[in-house]
Amino acid sequence: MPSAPDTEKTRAPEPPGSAPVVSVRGLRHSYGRGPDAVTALGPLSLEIPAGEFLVLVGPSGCGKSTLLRLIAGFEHAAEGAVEVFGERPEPGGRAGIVFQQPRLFPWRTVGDNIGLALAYAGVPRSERPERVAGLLDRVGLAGTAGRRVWQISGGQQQRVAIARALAGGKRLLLLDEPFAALDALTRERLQEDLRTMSAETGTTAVFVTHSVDEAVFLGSRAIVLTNRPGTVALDLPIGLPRTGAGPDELRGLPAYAALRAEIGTAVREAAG
Ligand SMILES: Nc1ncnc2c1ncn2[C@@H]1O[C@H](COP(=O)(O)OP(=O)(O)OP(=O)(O)O)[C@@H](O)[C@H]1O
Repeated sequence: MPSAPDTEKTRAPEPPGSAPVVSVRGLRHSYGRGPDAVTALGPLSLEIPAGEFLVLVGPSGCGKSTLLRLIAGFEHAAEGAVEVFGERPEPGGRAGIVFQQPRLFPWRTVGDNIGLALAYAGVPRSERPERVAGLLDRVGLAGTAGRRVWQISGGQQQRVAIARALAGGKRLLLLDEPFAALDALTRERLQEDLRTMSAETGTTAVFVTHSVDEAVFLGSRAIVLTNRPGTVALDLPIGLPRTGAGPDELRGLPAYAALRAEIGTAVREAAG
């Protein structure tokens, strides 16, 4: 995702040692009540410092999306606490969210879709075109603001969804299997661009995936959750270079293969 004169891009990363962006303490979450209650998650505690790209991996139904929804403020846990930037999270708050489907307004233009998020974030109308252009440039879609959503590909739509999630200077991105519905080549390109963009801007991210390779490629840290109710089975720093190495070079590193093996084993064990 190429560079742009975008105020949201050029901001400095949070200084190391500052308060965690996300703090989860003693969390438990259930759906339903009484004999039909399903305990989805917990007990679970973790902290996500500024600039971390945390990838959540684990067997189907272990509670990955539930954890993301709790961090987004879509759900509130009965037990324990979640804080985002030191506050109880609320929908539409300080996190930008990207789902598996882009969920754009198809009849509107690309620029309007992002402009709506900027309006919601309180950006004055006069500033929006420039901000839209900057955000689109950041996700590799410069010059597409006037196109209708139905005129662009699924991969491009997901890029717009990422730009929209970043609109308004959001410093935390929550992504729930955002590339799962894309073809392999598009998925690889978006992975590479998201990796570069997050490293350049210091954006903190929580990314849910089923793919061990995606976890190693994208993450600065991976957490594997156990089978439901999800608890932390493995919490592993990835430690691969975040900048300066191309995708082939990264995937060729012995450490890359070792991380894939370690996380893959943990996921298989967690699945039971
Ligand atoms: N709204 C709901 N009502 C009742 N049970 C739910 C609800 N949402 C999720 N669950 C249950 O909670 C558990 C965790 O679900 P969640 O979607 O968080 O898992 P996941 O790890 O994201 O799964 P997947 O990888 O398959 O997307 C599952 O057993 C699921 O069936």
